[in-house]
Amino acid sequence: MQEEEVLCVSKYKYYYYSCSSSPSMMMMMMMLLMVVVVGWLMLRQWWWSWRRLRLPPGSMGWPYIGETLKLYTQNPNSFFSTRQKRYGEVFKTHILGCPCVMISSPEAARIVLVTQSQLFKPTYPPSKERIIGPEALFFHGGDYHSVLKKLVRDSFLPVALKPSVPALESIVLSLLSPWGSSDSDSSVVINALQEMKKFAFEVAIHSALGGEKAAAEIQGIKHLYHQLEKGYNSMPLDFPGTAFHTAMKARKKLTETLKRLIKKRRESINDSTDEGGGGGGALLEMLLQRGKTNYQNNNNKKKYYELSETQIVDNIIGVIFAAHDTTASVLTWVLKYLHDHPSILGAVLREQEEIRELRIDEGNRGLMWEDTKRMPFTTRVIQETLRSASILSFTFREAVEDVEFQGYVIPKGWKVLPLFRSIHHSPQFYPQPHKFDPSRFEVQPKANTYMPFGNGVHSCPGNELAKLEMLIFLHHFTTNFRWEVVGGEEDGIQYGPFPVPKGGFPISLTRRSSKME
Ligand code: HEM
Repeated sequence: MQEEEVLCVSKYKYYYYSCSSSPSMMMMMMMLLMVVVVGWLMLRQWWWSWRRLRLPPGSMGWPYIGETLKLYTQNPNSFFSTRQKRYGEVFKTHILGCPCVMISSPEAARIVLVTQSQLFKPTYPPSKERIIGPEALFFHGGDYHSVLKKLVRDSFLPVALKPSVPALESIVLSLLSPWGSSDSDSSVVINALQEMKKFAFEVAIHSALGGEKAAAEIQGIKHLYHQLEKGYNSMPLDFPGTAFHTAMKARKKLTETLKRLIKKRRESINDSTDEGGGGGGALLEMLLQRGKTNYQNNNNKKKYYELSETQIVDNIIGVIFAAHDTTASVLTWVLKYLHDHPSILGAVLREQEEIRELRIDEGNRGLMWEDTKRMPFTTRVIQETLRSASILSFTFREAVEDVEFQGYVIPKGWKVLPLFRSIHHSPQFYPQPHKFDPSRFEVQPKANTYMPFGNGVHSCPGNELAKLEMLIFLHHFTTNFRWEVVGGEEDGIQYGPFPVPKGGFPISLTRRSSKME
């Protein structure tokens, strides 16, 4: 063995010396490499043409930048629709340094996300994985993903969310209280997006960690999380002074704090004095108590999982991350659409006033789960907002092998982007797609044409929580406030990181002094 090692070392030395001493040898090796690569590409091309396959039509734009600038500077609707008109429902492009295939038909999206999902894995830039935590469920497939997905989904099912209505309502009320008392007619200016971010973040923290049980640690966790978040969209340069470096340092401290919290909770569970729940929906409780699971995998083999502390931490951070900017952006759009459509706002207000009167008649009680089921019109406003704003225009997958796809080939390693926005804005499925019309949801949308929460194995496990928190917020907000845009009626979109109304929708609020005013 030792002899072999010596031999290897001397062999490398030989190559090293001979290469460095002979540039022509270097050239020859590089040419050989090029011949092999070109040969392999030609062979692959020949194999595809023999099978009558070709790459989808489309333009790859400029070298390296591709069409990235066009995508992020144009209205996303026109970027997708011009290409779709020119090339059809499956077309190639090049964005963020990667060759991509974009797909805009419901059937093709279903193939990628549902029926052939094993051929298309989720894919994220490595820096984002480092910030959120590589064990978070977004980045995985297979058994590990299924176990985690079930735990996360179970903690956000209606039955788990029901007891959390009072806690969510009290988060709403404490957000609204600085915006004016009922006997004051002065107005206050807020930036809707920023306030909705605060609200959705409080809900996310509560749902992930439970309310009172994490009280001692929560301020520290919030502070560290905000530092971490600032690095998410920064350049991934990890040296002192950069936003990314500060975020990674905050992440390390956040991990330590969460691990301490996990230890404490484990001890209280072992003492059996704690039955879990935390006021409903606390994900951490679920991961600790049911993170040790025996389960049957697809091959009907029994497997046993016990989640490690790191796996729990990464998933807590991951869920907080997934839960708040998404919901905050959608809520900001709801406020914008209601402002722009007074008759729709009137109908929402009538529905919410009826519930408020009921609450007052029943001893001025708080909102209950059952009340949120008496809000069909407001629910349709949220559904239409999710369609119209389509804050996740698309998602990313990566072909794990060369995939034959509707007569084309998608080469291994290429990104595949199902275009939710194009499907939601197709006149074929949604007549007059640019019109904000909640009544279209009086009937169920056609299968696979409505995917604001994705589809298939990686679809959103938090959709019920998102809808519940929006309904609770809208009940108190619409019955208490009127709002006007500050600085004129400017339309436009900005990205933060999701598309939101320009400037984050600054509004001036005045208390409603009487009902239906
Ligand atoms: C209106 C707000 C929301 C929208 C529009 C939304 C949308 C989505 C979409 C489209 C996906 C699928 C992404 C893909 O297929 O690549 C997704 C995944 C996910 N969402 Fe949401 N989401 C929202 C709120 C939430 C909330 C409140 C939570 C947490 C409670 C949450 C947790 C997650 C998680 C953990 C995943 C990853 C699931 C997996 O990979 O299996 N989301 N979301």
